[in-house]
Amino acid sequence: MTIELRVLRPSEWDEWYQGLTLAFGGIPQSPEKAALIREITDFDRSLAAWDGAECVGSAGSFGMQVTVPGGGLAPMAGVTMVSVSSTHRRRGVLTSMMRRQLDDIRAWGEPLAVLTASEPVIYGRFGYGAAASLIRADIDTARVRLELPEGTESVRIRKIPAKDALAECEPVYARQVPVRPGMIVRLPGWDRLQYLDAPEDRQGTSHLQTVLAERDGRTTGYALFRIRPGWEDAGPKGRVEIQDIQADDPASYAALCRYVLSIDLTSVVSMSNRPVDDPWQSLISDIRRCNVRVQDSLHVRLVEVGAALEARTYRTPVDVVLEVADAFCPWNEGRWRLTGDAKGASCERTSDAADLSLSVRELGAVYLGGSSLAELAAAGRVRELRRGALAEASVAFGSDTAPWGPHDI
Ligand SMILES: CC(=O)SCCNC(=O)CCNC(=O)[C@H](O)C(C)(C)COP(=O)(O)OP(=O)(O)OC[C@H]1O[C@@H](n2cnc3c(N)ncnc32)[C@H](O)[C@@H]1OP(=O)(O)O
Repeated sequence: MTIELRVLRPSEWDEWYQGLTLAFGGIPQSPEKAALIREITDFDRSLAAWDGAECVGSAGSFGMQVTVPGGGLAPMAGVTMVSVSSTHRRRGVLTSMMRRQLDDIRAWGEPLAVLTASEPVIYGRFGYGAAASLIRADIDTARVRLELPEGTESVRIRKIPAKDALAECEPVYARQVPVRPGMIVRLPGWDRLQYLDAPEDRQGTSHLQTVLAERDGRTTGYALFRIRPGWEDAGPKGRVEIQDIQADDPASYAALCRYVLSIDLTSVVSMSNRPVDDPWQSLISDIRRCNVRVQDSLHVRLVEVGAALEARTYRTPVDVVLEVADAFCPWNEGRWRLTGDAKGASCERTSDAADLSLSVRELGAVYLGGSSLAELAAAGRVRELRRGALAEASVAFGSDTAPWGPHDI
């Protein structure tokens, strides 16, 4: 079998996209969603694998910017649209696409690659580390109370029509981007994707609904959700399925939570993707009634170790020599001296003795401050070679705010 890998041509998009959707189960895609995905596809950064005239693999990426610890933005490749035909699986097609893609990303000068994985087991072998978690929850609204912060009463909640949602909500989202590591600046088109409300995304629920939080006539937050109606003999049992909640301040956030927890004919608020430190958990009277589950969210790959470690800041001063292993991208291998603090950092090659030894995957896992070096050392994945270096670096790499990606890349 000879597989040819090449950059996607516009005339090949239909077949390429059909293969991609089939690999994810083949749910029919609405014309409006397919048209938008086509519009945002970055053809120069999209790869197609061909077995003769048949497209058997896809992998795309987008040139994006991500918030890193310290609040700055770093260039990243947002990796997505990865699939291999079920007739060609486990023959190395994905590996060849990952090889080509990481070489390209390096050539484009992007120090990081970031993705959300269909299965977390897939990408570790290519040097990606699980860098952020998300929580899912089902809040039993009859069994919990909210402890509301001062100022909640001065927030007004207002429903708005779908056509106004993007214009009202995106400025709130943009203000939240610098607040949390992992938040991604939405490219044109990616914003429209959030409000598209395609039929295949509803699956038995209502249309996407939007409410705004307002204070003194200004928009200070929003909630996007769908209602899944449900009935039992004992009465209504609908669910409020949250797509996103963002707010500028605690009172606006609490007012939005109060609203979604009190919609008539519903008894559960279901959250499928929230940060692990999402504040509703501190407002609620009984966390056991919320069935909170944790799952991996963003996976990060340092494409250029030096540039990536210089692109973020460090919570406390740090001066460590890292011995990095990277079998898939050997240009990263060797010793790097990282010096930095809350203002900035430098990371250069060195021949000095190493303080910590780890693979690029562990560096990816701690990059956004979601996992700690100490936690990975306890699992035997980081080795301390100079006494004290682990504690010093572990604290420095941390983040006060948990990293999180608000939606799939
Ligand atoms: C960022 C995103 O887009 S995530 C979406 C990923 N896509 C999907 O999940 C769609 C459905 N799945 C697929 O299309 C394919 O199974 C893929 C893309 C996950 C894997 O493609 P393949 O061409 O089969 O992978 P390839 O043959 O290169 O495998 C490389 C290695 O990864 C392993 N591997 C690949 N996929 C999986 C998996 N799902 N579970 C466990 N191991 C896997 C292989 O066993 C192989 O291991 P080895 O090197 O030790 O032999």
